[in-house]
Amino acid sequence: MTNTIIIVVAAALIDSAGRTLVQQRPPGKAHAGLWEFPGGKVEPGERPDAALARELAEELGLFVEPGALEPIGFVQAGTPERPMLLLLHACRDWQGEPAALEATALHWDRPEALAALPMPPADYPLAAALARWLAAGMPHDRR
Ligand SMILES: Nc1nc2c([nH]c(=O)n2[C@@H]2O[C@H](COP(=O)(O)OP(=O)(O)OP(=O)(O)O)[C@@H](O)[C@H]2O)c(=O)[nH]1
Repeated sequence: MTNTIIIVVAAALIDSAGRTLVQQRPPGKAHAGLWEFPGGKVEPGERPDAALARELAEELGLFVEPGALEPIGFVQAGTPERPMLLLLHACRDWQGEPAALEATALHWDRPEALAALPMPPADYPLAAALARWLAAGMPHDRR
């Protein structure tokens, strides 16, 4: 029997200075102490964009419209026994001030600088995709 793929949604919140928010995973969890994009697993029957809006509310206390989440890229992760697919979205519009409700700490950094942080393995290609995506210009940046 094959294992069901776990879908994980994650967000690159981008501020007006072009920096992205990462959070540090708390002790006692997989990847404890590593820096990750806010997000989490999609629950059965849940839309991925709604799942990410829910996670951003739970983890950071933010209100985000699912329509404000723009797909950037994806990466396969996990193990053969526990395969995962991580879907990274950009978000520039949110309401509220990010608070570390579940993480140990929050950190804003330039996307190109994220790779210098200790992150889960899947996050390095996601950070690279984010940097490329921003360098290419988001559709509403094009004039
Ligand atoms: N939110 C998030 N999760 C990530 C990232 N990179 C990455 O490998 N993951 C993994 O994707 C899964 C996300 O699920 P979760 O946030 O609900 O994790 P959790 O610790 O509550 O659940 P778990 O302990 O069952 O894994 C975790 O296994 C986490 O390690 C990332 O950038 N953001």
